[in-house]
Amino acid sequence: MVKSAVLGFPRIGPNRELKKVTESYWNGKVTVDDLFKVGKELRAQNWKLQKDAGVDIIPSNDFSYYDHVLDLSLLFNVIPDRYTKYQLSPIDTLFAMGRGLQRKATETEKAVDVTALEMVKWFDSNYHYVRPTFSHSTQFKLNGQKPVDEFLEAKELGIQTRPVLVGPVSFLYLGKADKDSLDLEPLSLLEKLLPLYVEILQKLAAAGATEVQLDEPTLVLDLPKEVQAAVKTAYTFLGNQAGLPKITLATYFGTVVPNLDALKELPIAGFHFDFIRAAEQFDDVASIIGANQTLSVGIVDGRNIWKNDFAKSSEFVQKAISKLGAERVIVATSSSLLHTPVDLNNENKLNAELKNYFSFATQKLEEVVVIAKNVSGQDVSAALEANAKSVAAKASSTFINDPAVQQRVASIDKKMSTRAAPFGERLAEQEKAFNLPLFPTTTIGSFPQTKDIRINRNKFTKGTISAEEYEQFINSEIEKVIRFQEEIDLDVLVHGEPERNDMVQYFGEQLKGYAFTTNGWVQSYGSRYVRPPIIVGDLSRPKAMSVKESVYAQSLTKKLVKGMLTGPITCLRWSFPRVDVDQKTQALQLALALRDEVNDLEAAGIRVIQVDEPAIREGLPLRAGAERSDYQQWAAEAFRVATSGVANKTQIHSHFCYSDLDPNHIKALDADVVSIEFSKKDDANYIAEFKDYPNHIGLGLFDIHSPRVPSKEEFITKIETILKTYPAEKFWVNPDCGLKTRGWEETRLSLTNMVNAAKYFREQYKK
Ligand code: MET
Ligand SMILES: [Zn+2]
Repeated sequence: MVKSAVLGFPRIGPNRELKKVTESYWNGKVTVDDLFKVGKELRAQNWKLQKDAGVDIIPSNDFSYYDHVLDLSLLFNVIPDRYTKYQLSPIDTLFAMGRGLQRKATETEKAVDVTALEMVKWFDSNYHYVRPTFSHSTQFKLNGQKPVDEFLEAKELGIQTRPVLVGPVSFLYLGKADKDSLDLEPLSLLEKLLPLYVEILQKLAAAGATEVQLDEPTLVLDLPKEVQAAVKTAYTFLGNQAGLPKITLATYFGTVVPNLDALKELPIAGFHFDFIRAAEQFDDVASIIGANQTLSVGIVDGRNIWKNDFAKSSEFVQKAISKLGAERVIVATSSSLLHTPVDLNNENKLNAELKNYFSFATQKLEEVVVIAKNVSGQDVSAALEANAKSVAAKASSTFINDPAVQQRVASIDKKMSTRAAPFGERLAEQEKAFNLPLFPTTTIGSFPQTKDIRINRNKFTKGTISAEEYEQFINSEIEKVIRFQEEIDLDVLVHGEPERNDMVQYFGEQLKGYAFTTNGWVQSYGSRYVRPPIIVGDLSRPKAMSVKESVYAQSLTKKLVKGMLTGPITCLRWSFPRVDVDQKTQALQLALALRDEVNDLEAAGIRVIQVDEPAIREGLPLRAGAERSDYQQWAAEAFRVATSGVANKTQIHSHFCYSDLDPNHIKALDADVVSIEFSKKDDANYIAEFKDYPNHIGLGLFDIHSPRVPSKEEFITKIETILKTYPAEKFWVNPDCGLKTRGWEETRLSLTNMVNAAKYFREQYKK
């Protein structure tokens, strides 16, 4: 009998129970016992769900109150002194490391003021983990025994689980040295760390665990030799310890083939590989499976929401069975299901036809079970038949296919993706038309999204105010933002985006080819969840999406108002994409829809148009090579298709944040002006990388994530530093990103200081 396995299940609860209780705990509204009670209920619920679905190998320790990588830092006592010194409880230490803590002194407690550890994207997903942060003073030791406790909790419910932990090499390699120990190489700590893995695995064995899953997703990256060697060292060491649970080493999100040598002849029980993302690795990885080792076949997509094709998947698993025999093959999710929404049955508004094509985490449990049964020769004909019908219906669905869009994509040519003249000529025309001062000031688009805005949006969605009333409200907000910007004397104004709930969803809702969930939440970090829209079919724009607001804003002022759109790559990356066509095609479809919008804005008199691409960096394939260079090529092409339909004198801006950006990558977009998140980087090498960037550029001068107000002098110092490398003629003055999460008061103060700093430099540079 072939077994089924799940690598991890969403921890947030079907109705975001975890978010609600953690935030209440942070606000002091519930006690720590209330918090733990909900956590315990969620874990029990998830295990039972999996057990009832018939899953054979059910994970434990996939639960976390914040982030499972952070849990491991706590477990191994990788806690910088700045957190331990307050002697907080373990859970409060966890939260302080995850999100920082600022607390005034009370009669019983000391004041606390500590910032969060660095948080970064988990590979190419939109999940963020908290970076393990090591220093010379790190004292490895076991701090509690969370994996054991949770294993026992499940056992008490009569459910045998397979505990999952991030493996030692990934834990170190994904971490970093703390500020006080910059010369420390985290990987050099492997020898000290391994005994702790042994200790916790021994405890698990003593508690009754027979197997564990150790996640080593770093194996899908381009790894230096020493990291490959560390994998060999670590698993040879762990595998040779007597009395530990059987170890399955799990990798996901790509191919391990370039690192395969590190996996050969390891004394462990088996491997898990992701065949959704890298089916082509099958022959290579199968060849290193030892005579007694198991192969867990990741064939149910942990990263997307499309229903599995049982016939195709079964065929794939059969290949493994004929090579290794049924008893050594496991049918599994490709990765943890953490990246998918919890339950499709919570969607009441979704179109029934579309619903029939989707599968969320709960549905994916049935999928691994059915495939496992099918390849074991059990009768699952009813499930197979229903599945085959749904697969066939999708292939010919009118929701999916739009021949007109397909033709239009096929007709994209070089001319469509190239501006009429090179940057120099465009700039001359723009300068003549705009007459902007040196050091022009602008913002990135959004202004504070006040409670009032959210209340009115909700009223409109619920139908308690009419479309006219809502439009009037939005217009009054736009007017407020325009007057404000005039008053503080910014040069290029924006309308403030009050009408937008989210920069992708707002456009997605107006495009044909998109579907939306009401409850399809996915954890992004801590208690922040997102609800990615789903690209279901060929994408097109039935009518203008943003023209009305921009035109209204421009009608209120003589200054330039910048139109504001979300770019094709960002729309794609922050959605669940289709899997029946490639991402390039979807990006180009979005690009064409946006091209129409850009052209309409221009025709309506908008002379500066910004197309935001904050997600362009995260789309970069994890490994160097053809796929990565292809991506760079088509991502840039999509942007240019969207923005090249305008006249030379129309100025195209773009904006990037959240990323370590390579200037060479954005050169190919050929935007006239780009703004880049910079306030947290602030290092001379990074500025130097932009030295030869040909077009104009604004390095974000203040952090919009913080309410802190930088003084005029601080802005001046910052600008001076950049001017050492970067010429004044190319210099734009702007914040890091949009101001939607800020309050009005700090926005007014910060922007006023920023504008005054720009004016100071204008005086300095007067001829
Ligand atoms: C994450 S990038 C955000 C850009 C958008 N125009 C804004 O100002 O909010
Ligand atoms: Zn941004």
